[in-house]
Parts: sequence; C-alpha cells; structure tokens
Amino acid sequence: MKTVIKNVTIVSMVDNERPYIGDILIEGDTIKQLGKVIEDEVDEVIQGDGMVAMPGLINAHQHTPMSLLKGFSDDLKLMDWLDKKMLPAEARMTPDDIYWGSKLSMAEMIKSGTTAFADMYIHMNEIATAVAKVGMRASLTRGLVFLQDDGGKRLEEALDLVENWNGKADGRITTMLGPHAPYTCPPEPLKQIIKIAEEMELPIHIHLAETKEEVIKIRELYNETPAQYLYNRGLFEKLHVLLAHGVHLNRRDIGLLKGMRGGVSHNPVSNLKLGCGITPVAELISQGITVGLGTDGSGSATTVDMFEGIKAATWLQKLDYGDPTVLPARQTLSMATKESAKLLKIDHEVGTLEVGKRADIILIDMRKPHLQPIHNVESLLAYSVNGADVDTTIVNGKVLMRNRQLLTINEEELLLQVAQRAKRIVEGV
Ligand SMILES: CSC[C@H]1O[C@@H](n2cnc3c(O)ncnc32)[C@H](O)[C@@H]1O
Ligand SMILES: [Zn+2]
Repeated sequence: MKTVIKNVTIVSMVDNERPYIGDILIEGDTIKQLGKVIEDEVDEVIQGDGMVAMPGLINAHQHTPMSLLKGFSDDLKLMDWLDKKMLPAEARMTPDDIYWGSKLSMAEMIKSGTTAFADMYIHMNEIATAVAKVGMRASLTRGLVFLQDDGGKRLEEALDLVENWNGKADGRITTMLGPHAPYTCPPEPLKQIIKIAEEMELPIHIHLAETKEEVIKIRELYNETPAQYLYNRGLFEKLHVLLAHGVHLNRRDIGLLKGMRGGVSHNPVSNLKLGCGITPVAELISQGITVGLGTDGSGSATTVDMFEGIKAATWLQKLDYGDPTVLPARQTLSMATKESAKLLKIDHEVGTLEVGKRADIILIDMRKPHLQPIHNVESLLAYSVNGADVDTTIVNGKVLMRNRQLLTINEEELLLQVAQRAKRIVEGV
C-alpha cells in the first residue's frame, strides 16, 4: 500500500529542521520519502493543502479504562480520590468494561492526534486486544499494588502480558513491568520486580513523588524521599525507568536521577486538577534528564487531549520560573513527540518525521480563525491548536481517522456500550 500526502507543511521535529512545504510518501508502515514526491502509482492521495503534518503525539502516562470514570469524582485530594472513589469503582469493572473503556480513551486520543501511549492498568489482556484492533501503538504495563497478599496472582498477570503481547500487533505493542508507586510497593516486592526486570531486560513504569502526602508517608515509613527510596532499592542501576509525575523532587533527588535511563513523564493537567504541584521540568531538562509528556488517566485529568497538556506544560513552567523564555513552543512540542518516544523506548521507530521511520503522522487543519495568520507554525501548534483541529491520524502507515471520521472504531456502538457500563460501575460508589 502506497499513500502520498501532497503539498503539506511538514513539522518534522528533527533537530534544527524548520517547517517546510513538501510531500510525504508512505509505503506500508514506513515513511519512504519526504519533500518532492514524483510517484504516479500510489493507492491513495491525501491533499495536504492548508494542513500541517507532524509526528503523532505520544502520551507517556495513561490509564486508558479510566475514561469510564471521567467526571464522576472531581475536586478531591489524590489519596481520597484514589482510595474512596477510584479503587472501589475499579473493583466493579469487568474485563469487558476495561476493553470498552480503553477503546473510548483510544477514540479520544486518535481524535486529538495521539498515536502512541504508555498504559498502566488491570485486565491488560483486554487493553492489548483493543490496541491490536484499533491500530494504535502502545507500551502496556500491569499495575502492581502490593498492599494485600494475592499469592503472586498480579505478578503472574504482569508476566503473562509480557509473554503474550510483547512485540505483537505488527510490533505496535511493547510491554513494561509496573510497580505502581513507592507507597504501594514495599521494599521486598519492589526488589523482586527489579530483579525480574533486570533478568528479562524489561523497562519499568512507576508513579513517583506525585503529592506532598506521598513524600510525608515515605519519610515516615523509610526515612527517605520517594526518589531515594527507589534509588536505594537499585531501580536506576540497570533499568530503563519511566517515572510518572516527579512533582516533589528536591535538588538531591534530581542529582540521583541524573544519568538515568528513561526519564520523567510530566502530566500537568492531572497535577493541576488534583492540586499536586508543579514538576521542575526545566531543572530536570537542564540536568540532562529526559522529560516527556502525558495526561494520566481521564479519572483525574478528565481530558486526554495532549494539546491541552502541551499548553499547560509550557504555561506552568513560565509561571513557575517567572520567565516567559522557559520551555518555548518547539521544546514543548518535542516533549510530546520525540522525548515521550524515548520514554517508551520507541524513539528508533517514531517521534520524528524521517525517511525510514514508521509512519505515525497527524494532519492538522490550519484553515480556521484561531490558526491564522501563520507567522510561526510551531507557535500555533503549541499555544492555539486543539485536539479537534486534527483532521487525519495515521499509525504504522494505516489511516485511523480521515476528515475526523474514525475508521477502525464504530463510534456509535462505542458510545452505547460506554453509557451503559459507566452507569453500572459508579452506582453506589
Ligand atoms: C493498579 S493499575 C494503576 C492504578 O493507578 C491508579 N491511578 C490512576 N491515576 C493515578 C495517579 O495519578 N496516582 C496514583 N495512582 C493513580 C489507578 O486508579 C489504578 O488503580
Ligand atoms: Zn497515573
């Protein structure tokens, strides 16, 4: 299958490459040519006039089925929200609920320009099945909470996920191990997971230092900061680690993370809504730590539109440092694309538009009042574009949305399914 996108403004996100007008030739799952494409025999031509093509956005921290819990429990502190609302609701979710909730989130992501995501949840087989059908790219993790003994059942599920799905769906699915957070993973199980991950060469996905309460709790339990707690158990010695949040990190914590493989997913909309605080993004980057962008689940963030996250990320840093030069447009767009790709360990495949890379591309329709005139495309992408401006979403060379119509998800069926399921899950919680 050959597709050509004609006459489009290309924002490749390759270092030092400025936006330019050209064509994109996609052959199978791969970008074959960028620039002037003289190729008559193509299967599909997409006219890109008035559009911007950029790498698909990569959401570095998600809990996709939490789409079913969106808006049901707002304006609470994280620990109350989690313990009193989310966990009881999650206990009512069936594997089918997880499948449909995950699909709902994927529909929203595709419609707002996200092509890949890192997910941590339960019933991961259902999520993997949904990813395989829908056509997105994902790094999947079974979240592991060790507050009650389960005879090793959860860990077994985590390893089943790896065995059954790593590298599957044409290589679109990869897997990690997911100790949930310092406050839900005591030292022994944490060390056990680190050992398994090292033996199996698996990356780790974990929450870190999201709230002040977490810092207090870990100090009480271990007399360490959350970052010290993970560091002293050996988490950063050999492993690639995707850290979600990293809001409450002091100078010494940042020193411990310096040189780590992996990095931090900044999730500003969730952090703002839960009143967690502001991740020291500029400082982390200045220390050479990779910082990507995520949304967290819609149970906290409500929206998983990454363009909202892009705006929140840049505005928060400017405000926090009292300096508008901090985290400019292009750097923030990098966080949502190639830096997130590094966190998911898929940067050799996606995150930029380059010949030889997988064709994960979005087209944004700029022919709208809030996106004209175009003095600086990157400025508009970071400060004004909304998810609803995305016209076309392509993953692995396959068009998942065209003219805002989803092509791999039946939207009508999806909305019917989620309305019934969401009501049942939250009733009585
Ligand atoms: C065991 S699967 C993952 C687990 O994480 C919970 N979760 C969702 N958002 C957050 C967050 O911001 N901090 C901590 N934990 C979170 C989710 O409800 C699942 O139980
Ligand atoms: Zn989370």
